[in-house]
Amino acid sequence: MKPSNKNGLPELEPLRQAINETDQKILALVNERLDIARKIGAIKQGKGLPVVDFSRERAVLNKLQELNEGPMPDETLLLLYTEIIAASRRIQQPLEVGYLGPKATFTHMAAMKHFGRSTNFTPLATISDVFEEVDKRRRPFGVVPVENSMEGAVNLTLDLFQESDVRICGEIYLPIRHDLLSAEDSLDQIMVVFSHPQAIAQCRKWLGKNLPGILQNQCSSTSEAARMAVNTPGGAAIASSEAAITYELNTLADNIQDSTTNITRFLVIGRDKVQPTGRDKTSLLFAIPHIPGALHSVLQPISEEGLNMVKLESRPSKSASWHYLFFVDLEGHMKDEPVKKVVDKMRTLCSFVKWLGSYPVGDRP
Ligand SMILES: C=C(O[C@@H]1C=C(C(=O)O)C=C[C@H]1O)C(=O)O
Repeated sequence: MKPSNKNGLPELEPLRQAINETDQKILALVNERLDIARKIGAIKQGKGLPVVDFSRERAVLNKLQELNEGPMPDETLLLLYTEIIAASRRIQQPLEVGYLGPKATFTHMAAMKHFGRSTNFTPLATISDVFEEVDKRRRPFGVVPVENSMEGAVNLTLDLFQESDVRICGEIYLPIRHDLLSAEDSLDQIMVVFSHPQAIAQCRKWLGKNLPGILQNQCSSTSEAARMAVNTPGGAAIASSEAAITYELNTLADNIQDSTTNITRFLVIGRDKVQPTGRDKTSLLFAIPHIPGALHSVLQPISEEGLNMVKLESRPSKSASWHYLFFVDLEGHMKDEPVKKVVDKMRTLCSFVKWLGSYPVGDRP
């Protein structure tokens, strides 16, 4: 008699056997990779070099994407390899990353997307706390939100760069998708909806259609809303899919935001410089003298060098009323000749120029 598996489909047997053998090879290879990473770690430690090298990580991911002929989608490749790289760092030294908490916020999700889950994440109460932890060398990296495609800049993050000496070493784009979570099983049991005011505003149409007239209760974060939903009979929260897992809530509806183009950009802050990857961005902060045409003359070298300016934002200066600071993002790395030239020129024209960092361009959803 032919061997049969639990489904009684004998033709699956050889294929399942082939999968078992493939898995054993994958397992052996991943462990081999970790052993190599451990050796690299020992050399880096001997030379006093940091464990994390974002430029090298990017090169590894780019090479694999280039080699990938499918059927594995690039998105899956990135997810798998982000975890393999996280494990390759962890075997050298556990990595400590602080983020704007609480747990299961979108900043937490962005941090996990970038660093992989095999990283030690600590939720911190405020954006200032994240900057301070990195500034005071209590943690090598932090993750903070910097702008949202619908709401604009996160001013506090921009302002903190005026005072802090942290360096930007990465950017993360995350689509903001809201779910309706509850300890109840169905929508008709819901009597109150909790969430952050911005999340409630972003789901206004869905709420009007599906939960008209229901009490809305504002919370300090979407995670706090999830916590309220756990403890309130008839309560539901608008929160992330991660919050459903963390707070063990049912997802009564997913993707309930009115716009499908709501994306938040986050920054990874640290203290080390990131080497060029070939697709980088440089962030600068500058102040200009109060004379006619000053901003124009500062920006002119950017176009003269053929550089792409991908962002320009102004903020009031903390030290003088009615004076402004400008944040500019350019395509390219500080080590690229055109960027260096532009910055040198800016230094002659501005009252102050601060290099906030050069880092790999993040993958846009
Ligand atoms: C293994 C290394 O350490 C870390 C892990 C990497 C990886 O898993 O490929 C790459 C760079 C470092 O962040 C290395 O420096 O090569």
